[in-house]
Parts: sequence; C-alpha cells; structure tokens
Amino acid sequence: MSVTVRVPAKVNVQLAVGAARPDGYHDLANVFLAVGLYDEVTATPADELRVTCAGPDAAQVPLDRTNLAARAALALAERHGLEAAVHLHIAKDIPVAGGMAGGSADGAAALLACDALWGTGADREELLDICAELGSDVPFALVGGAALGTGRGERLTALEVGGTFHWVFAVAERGLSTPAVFREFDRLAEGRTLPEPVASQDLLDALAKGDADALADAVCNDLQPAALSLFPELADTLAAGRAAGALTGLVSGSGPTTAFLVRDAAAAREVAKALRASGTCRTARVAAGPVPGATVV
Ligand SMILES: C[C@@](CO)(OP(=O)(O)O)[C@H](O)COP(=O)(O)OP(=O)(O)OC[C@H]1O[C@@H](n2ccc(N)nc2=O)[C@H](O)[C@@H]1O
Ligand SMILES: Nc1ncnc2c1ncn2[C@@H]1O[C@H](COP(=O)(O)OP(=O)(O)O)[C@@H](O)[C@H]1O
Repeated sequence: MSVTVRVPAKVNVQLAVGAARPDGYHDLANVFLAVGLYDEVTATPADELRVTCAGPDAAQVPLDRTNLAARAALALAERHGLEAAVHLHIAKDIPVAGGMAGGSADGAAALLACDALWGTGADREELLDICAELGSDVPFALVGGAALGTGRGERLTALEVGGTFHWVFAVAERGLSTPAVFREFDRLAEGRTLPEPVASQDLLDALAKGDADALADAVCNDLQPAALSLFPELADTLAAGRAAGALTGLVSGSGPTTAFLVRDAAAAREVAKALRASGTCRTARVAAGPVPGATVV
C-alpha cells in the first residue's frame, strides 16, 4: 500500500519584512497565493527511511535527513512513538531553490502522506504545529488557497479570493539561498529603522475582488532589492516579461524565480513564449491560483 499527496508551489504577492529579531528570523506580513505547479510525494512502507527524487531539478535535491520530506516523517514518527520506516518518493516539478517553496511543499506533503499511511490520525492543529517546526513556509503548503502569514510567516489567516489569477514564472539559471537573501536584506537596511510589516489593504481588496489590474498595482516584495543585488541579471528578466505585456513582474519570495501577473490564460502563453525566447531565463512556466493545498490523491 502507498499514499500519494499532491502539493502546490506558492508565490508571495506581498512580502513585507521587518527588522531582524534576536532569534535571527524576521517578522513578516507574507501574503501567500498557492499556484498550480505541483510536486507529488508518495509514501510506501520500507525497512528504513529512504528518500528518492525524480524530475528535471532532482540532482539539486538532498536525499539525506536534511530533506524536508524526511524531516517531516521523522517529526511525525517521533511524536507518535513510531519508527519512520518509509520510502518517500518525490516527483519534483516545482523549481528548486527558486523562492516557490518546493522543499516546504514536500515537507507538508510527506507529513500528510505518512499520517494517512500510518493511521496516526493527527488533527489539523497538530499537523500545522509540526509544519511550523519544519519551516516558516511549510504551514502554508498544507493549507493552500491564499493566506496572510505573520510572525515569521507561519501564523496563518485564510484570505478570501474573488477569482483566478494567471501567472508566468521565469525560472532562473541558478538558485538563491533564502538565508543569504535575508542577510543581504539586513545589509541593505543597515542604519535605517524599519516599520512593522503590515498587509496592504489595497492588496487584500484586490485579491477579494479577483481584480488583476488592482493586484498588479499593489504587489510588493521587500526582498526584491536584496535578490537583485545578489543576482543583478534578474532585472533583465523582469524587463523582458513586462515588455512582453505582463501587468506586472516581481521576484517570488527570496527568488530568483520571477513572477509575472497576466490578464488570462492566452496572455500567459504569449508572455511565457516571449520569456523563453528572451534568453534571460532557463525556462518559463504558466500557472494559475489560488489552488488547494496538500491533498491525498
Ligand atoms: C522568503 C520566504 C517567503 O515565503 O520563502 P522563499 O521565497 O525562500 O521560498 C520565507 O520567508 C522563507 O521560509 P522558509 O524557506 O520556510 O524559511 P525557514 O526554513 O523558516 O528559514 C530559513 C532561513 O531564512 C531566514 N528567515 C526565514 C523566515 C523569516 N521570517 N525570517 C528569516 O530571516 C532565516 O535566516 C532562516 O534561518
Ligand atoms: N524536498 C526538497 N526539495 C527541494 N529542496 C530541498 C528539499 N528538502 C530540502 N531542500 C533544500 O532546501 C533548499 C531550498 O529549496 P526550495 O524549497 O526548493 O527553495 P526556496 O526555499 O527558495 O523556495 C534547497 O537548495 C535544498 O538544499
């Protein structure tokens, strides 16, 4: 018997970042939107914990106990006095180290898959607790849809969304490390007093109305200057997507994936084609959101 869970990527339509906290994390107002690019994690009983991964970026995924899927299985097993004797296979389609939370998605998916396989019957609250221990982005991968994350991004409030938003994601030639981008953010902010991060009311209204033009005016990522500072070529990708007719373009989370909001599915195909031809990215993917979070298939 095995259990497969499908789990989406995310884009941050707003990422407001406060000053570094004593624990090294940053308080955020993090508005997540789950989009239709998916990994699938399959859990199968085995003699011991084993992780395998297939997909175009599989070579960049660690297969040891640092893999977030392995960490999720170990955390659930420990809480329930079980042995994490499971083979986790990740069918990876979410770009790796791209600011689309693929590793976090695999953590949430593995947790749900092991819970179903082992019959642990963990309730939603326990699953969300374990997710928050695994990483700031992991709880959102479990719930999906759209949500405001506060604290370090792990405390979620579901958001109403009045329509479907269409996106193009330009995948970069190399990855960016999330801690390195936050460190660069701190360096750029040195000597300034940063305001408390708060969600923009215009942005929440645009989401609630399903209004792509209003959302395009309101998107904002405080990590974008830091990502551009570490990866200056991303400015060319942003310019290429905007020139191709996107309503707006921004760095997704800590990057280096760039996200382009477009009016509809036809515009998405056009902008993706133009980005692939621009020579400013490795490839371009089309996806819409919001979509549900981790789901047993
Ligand atoms: C920036 C965001 C935006 O959604 O994601 P990505 O774009 O990388 O996917 C997240 O905040 C990333 O969340 P996640 O990748 O789960 O990070 P964690 O494992 O919790 O933390 C990794 C490191 O990032 C930094 N970090 C993370 C979250 C936060 N609120 N403040 C931080 O300073 C810290 O240096 C931390 O040690
Ligand atoms: N299941 C996983 N899939 C991808 N990366 C993982 C996974 N588990 C751990 N990692 C590590 O996490 C790093 C960040 O990966 P990822 O979650 O894809 O990007 P981001 O944090 O930018 O959204 C990778 O470089 C890799 O070393």
